[in-house]
Amino acid sequence: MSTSTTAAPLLQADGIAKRFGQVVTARSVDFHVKAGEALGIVGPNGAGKSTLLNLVTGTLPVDGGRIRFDGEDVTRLPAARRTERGIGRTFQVPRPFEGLTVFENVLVGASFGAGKRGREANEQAWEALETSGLDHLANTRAGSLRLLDRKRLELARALATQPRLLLLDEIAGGLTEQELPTLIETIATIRDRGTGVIWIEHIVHALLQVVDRLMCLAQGDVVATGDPHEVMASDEVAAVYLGAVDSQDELVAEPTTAHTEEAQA
Ligand SMILES: Nc1ncnc2c1ncn2[C@@H]1O[C@H](COP(=O)(O)OP(=O)(O)OP(=O)(O)O)[C@@H](O)[C@H]1O
Repeated sequence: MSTSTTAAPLLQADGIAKRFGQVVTARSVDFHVKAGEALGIVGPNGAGKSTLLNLVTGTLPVDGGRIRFDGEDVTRLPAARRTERGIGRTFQVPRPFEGLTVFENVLVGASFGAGKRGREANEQAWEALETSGLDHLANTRAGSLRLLDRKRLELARALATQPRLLLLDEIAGGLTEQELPTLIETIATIRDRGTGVIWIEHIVHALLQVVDRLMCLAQGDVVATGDPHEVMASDEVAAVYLGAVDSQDELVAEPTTAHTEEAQA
């Protein structure tokens, strides 16, 4: 658990708005994260979760609202400048440089993300590899890694930029139940060292083992936010997920109905 949750927010996002044509991915979203705190984000597919991360990193511009990082207004700051300030991220689909070794991949993060050179970049890359539990595979070609190690590499590449805020986009996706505990432990360690973490994840039980607060998004609106277990138990969140299940059921139900009518005819 975080030890510094009474501190001022590291990241403060107010009234964040974003739309793609008719699709509203953020209506007026407020959230914050403190140093040493982990915020989880859940919500059905298409809720706007990844887009929200892209707005925080600066990969996409906001349509409205304000983002402050460590007291500075970064709303209009280019993505590279935000990385330099200490906002790092992993991507939903890891895309390492397949032909480079694991170490070389992480060195790229230390060099271009954190702006380190020479020995300092090397040390930073090693530290990121050790934290991610990937140091034993430093000389392996990234293209030959299994999924868990690709995820670890994704994490190490982000850590090599020395983030004070780490954004994780479905880092546990696709992993087996046996593979989850070490990854969960690693994320908790990073948080406990004082890094702010925002973690988007569909594997809710993994999320609940780490996050201090949870926010549920649906169609660009915050449905609930607060204590993780209370949020997951709330009627509002149940309705959102039930809605998603209902619409899937409808899709499944159509052919069944048609089949029954056919049989009766
Ligand atoms: N660059 C873009 N251009 C147009 N529409 C986009 C773009 N990025 C996202 N969208 C749309 O915005 C909506 C929200 O997408 P987003 O990826 O943020 O959702 P999500 O909550 O992360 O979903 P998932 O859990 O499936 O990853 C979707 O309808 C998506 O198609």
